[in-house]
Amino acid sequence: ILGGSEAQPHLRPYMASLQLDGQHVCGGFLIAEQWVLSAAHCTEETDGKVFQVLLGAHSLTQPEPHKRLYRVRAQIPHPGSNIHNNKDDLLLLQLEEKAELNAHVQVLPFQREDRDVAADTVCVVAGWGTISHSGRRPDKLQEVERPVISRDLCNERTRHDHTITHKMMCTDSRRKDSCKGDSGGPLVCGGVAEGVVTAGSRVCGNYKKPAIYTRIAPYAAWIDGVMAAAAG
Ligand SMILES: CC(C)CC(=O)Nc1cccc(-c2cccc(CN)c2)c1
Repeated sequence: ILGGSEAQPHLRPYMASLQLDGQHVCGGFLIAEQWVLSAAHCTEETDGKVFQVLLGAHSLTQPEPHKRLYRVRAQIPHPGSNIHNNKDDLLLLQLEEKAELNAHVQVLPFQREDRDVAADTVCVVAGWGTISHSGRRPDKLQEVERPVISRDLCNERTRHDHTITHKMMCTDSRRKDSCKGDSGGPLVCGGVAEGVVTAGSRVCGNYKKPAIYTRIAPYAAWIDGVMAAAAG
């Protein structure tokens, strides 16, 4: 997160850190007791390894009550996701067991009504992604408020040049922005997850490259289907 600030500890108890060998790779969030939603492109550099999911954390390194690392039983990328574009950039992770819910570990509801969030709506994005252009990584969860911008503005030739589909949304990225390692985290508007951070042009803090999020509502049926099928 560029230009943000340290989050209030455990006020975002749905936040997950997707880790490999104890290293934070991407964000995610708890959508059900045994399920975390994140971004498919986070598996790009994992060489087939399976993530572990850290829940209940504020600091990535310090011992904290209710902080716990969960094994992942299954990682399910959306079938339409691919490395060439940001389409269908969602990843569902089934935890080995149900997460123990408490003050520090809670589910975040996601938007199920497929209607665009109005431009200028101020939403919040949080994560343990880089906090400087030099790539400095934070120990504690960061957050930043960002206004939604219209798809038409985001699709202008000098911005994302008509690549933003109706299943994506954008926020202004002037100075304050999501960045590397924030992928997979939720864009929260009015207490509901409306989008999932995607890397987009892999540029941060440049107003000519607004932040891109995968809208969740268009994928509600896919999410429900995967969870129902795995429940058996
Ligand atoms: C395997 C993955 C971690 C590779 C990856 O995602 N790289 C990467 C590099 C630079 C910026 C970003 C990035 C992420 C989220 C939002 C934004 C821009 N708002 C950029 C992402």
